[in-house]
Amino acid sequence: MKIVEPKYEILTDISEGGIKELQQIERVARVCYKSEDKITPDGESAKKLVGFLVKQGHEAMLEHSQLSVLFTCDRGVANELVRHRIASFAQESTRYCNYSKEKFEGSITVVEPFYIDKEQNRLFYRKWVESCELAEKTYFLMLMNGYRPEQARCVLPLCLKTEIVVTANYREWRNIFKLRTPVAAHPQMRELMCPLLKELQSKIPVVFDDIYTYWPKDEQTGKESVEE
Ligand SMILES: NC(=O)C1=CN([C@@H]2O[C@H](COP(=O)(O)OP(=O)(O)OC[C@H]3O[C@@H](n4cnc5c(N)ncnc54)[C@H](OP(=O)(O)O)[C@@H]3O)[C@@H](O)[C@H]2O)C=CC1
Ligand SMILES: Nc1nc(=O)c2c([nH]1)NC[C@@H]1CN(c3ccc(C(=O)N[C@@H](CCC(=O)O)C(=O)O)cc3)CN21
Ligand SMILES: O=c1ccn([C@H]2C[C@H](O)[C@@H](COP(=O)(O)O)O2)c(=O)[nH]1
Repeated sequence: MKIVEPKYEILTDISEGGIKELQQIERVARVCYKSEDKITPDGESAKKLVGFLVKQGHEAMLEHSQLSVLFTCDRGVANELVRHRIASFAQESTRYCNYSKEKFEGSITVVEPFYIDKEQNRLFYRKWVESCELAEKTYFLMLMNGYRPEQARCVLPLCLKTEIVVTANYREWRNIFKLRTPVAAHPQMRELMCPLLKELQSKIPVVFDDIYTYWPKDEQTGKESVEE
């Protein structure tokens, strides 16, 4: 059995300073007011206009964009991600993947819950590992006895690793971040979404700047923090 940490990868190329992405939105938005003459090639006019649109709540213009992110997370987190209806998804399948095959090195992969501290909570960490190992053993036993992967999967845990690509426009990503970064969201959802938000804020100006979170000041995790 393999134990991994969750992670994300931004699949969409983002231009230097995020300027091309903003200019695309600017080009579209300026059609409304026929203000194309105000476009400056350095991207400054785009930053200003997109900043204005976000501030005023005219988010329809942000829909003229696309961003794909590949998440490696557990099945519980993935089940929450797929509730976002304006996004598109592609997900690793427990029906079509047979984890006993060589491609998977004959083992299942689970995502480590960061809140069970390996050192300070050894007992529960060991119990978590043992229960995953039992699930894996039963899964392989079922496969060996003629059950198909789509049937044997019934014993696999929610912490089973999955990969899921989420593609959405910036407006929907803003909605996702607003729902998935606050303290009320699931800690393992925040573990991915807070650093992703932070990275996007550093790569694409203006679009996500007004969304902030206090992570991990709520003591859910000891990792990096994001502030207002
Ligand atoms: N239980 C919990 O604690 C939490 C649950 N969730 C779940 O995650 C899911 C995703 O969140 P959600 O904000 O809905 O995001 P979505 O990404 O699915 O939708 C974004 C927005 O698009 C609009 N929209 C989407 N589909 C429709 C439709 N069929 N008809 C009309 N308008 C639509 C709504 O806008 P508008 O609001 O302007 O109408 C909605 O807020 C929800 O189902 C929610 O229950 C999310 C966070 C926490
Ligand atoms: N309810 C609502 N009201 C709006 O005004 C509005 C929406 N929704 N949805 C999105 C559109 C797009 N909008 C805008 C607003 C300004 C410019 C714009 O080009 N502004 C120029 C100045 C224009 C001029 O030459 O006077 C700028 O450089 O800021 C473009 C699109 C406003 N929009
Ligand atoms: O924070 C949440 C809580 C629930 N959901 C959605 C995801 C599922 O469709 C159901 C139940 O999910 P649980 O994670 O088992 O609570 O409700 C969500 O999207 N976000």
